[in-house]
Amino acid sequence: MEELIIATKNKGKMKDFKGLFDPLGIEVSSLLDLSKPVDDIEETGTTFEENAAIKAEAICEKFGTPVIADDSGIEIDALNGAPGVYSARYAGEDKDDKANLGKVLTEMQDVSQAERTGRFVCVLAIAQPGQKTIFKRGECEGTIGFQAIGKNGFGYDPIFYPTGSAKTMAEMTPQEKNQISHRKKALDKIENWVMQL
Ligand SMILES: O=c1[nH]c(=O)c2ncn([C@@H]3O[C@H](COP(=O)(O)OP(=O)(O)OP(=O)(O)O)[C@@H](O)[C@H]3O)c2[nH]1
Ligand SMILES: [Mg+2]
Repeated sequence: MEELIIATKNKGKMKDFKGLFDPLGIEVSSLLDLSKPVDDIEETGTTFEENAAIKAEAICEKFGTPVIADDSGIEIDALNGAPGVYSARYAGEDKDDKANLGKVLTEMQDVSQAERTGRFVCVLAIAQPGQKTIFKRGECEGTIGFQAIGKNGFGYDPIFYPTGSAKTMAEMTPQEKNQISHRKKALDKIENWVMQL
């Protein structure tokens, strides 16, 4: 397999995936790279697995090829696991990364350092014509900062300190993020499958 469709329209995720698949010699296309425009897929699930399946299966059916979808988000313990599956739309349907992160910082302003734990979660769904969808999960534990720091990455990266790191994920280089991220951990679990394509 030289080219694989990732059922996403998120440019930040896609940048991560390009860096992760490059060493495997696999070229990946997002839904924004395809010649035919693809309608937005409604994410009606309440779990990462359900939403990842909805995206992967819809695109697999449309194109008749194997497809990977990523459903991901940040779970914050002091917010009882929110934003979770609603991470992209936490501050509203227009999916504004800055507004989402601002909402979290406001909700967390009185939470002490010790209570600021959380994790990034990534569930990858692999859909193949005529086969059962496969799921793999990767998690990256860390703490939530008091302010946004760093220009790299996307989403909540500027407020997330992976455990053991003095830098936020947005201060890391793309290569550094891709060594430890939730996306990398999930992808490691499907590498054998991907190489067989
Ligand atoms: O700082 C971050 N670094 C990451 O590495 C990361 N991974 C996920 N997220 C957050 O979780 C949402 C996913 O929601 P999501 O899986 O529905 O994707 P999405 O709607 O953005 O795009 P699509 O793939 O569905 O087209 C994203 O928008 C982000 O807010 C991240 N934030
Ligand atoms: Mg989405």
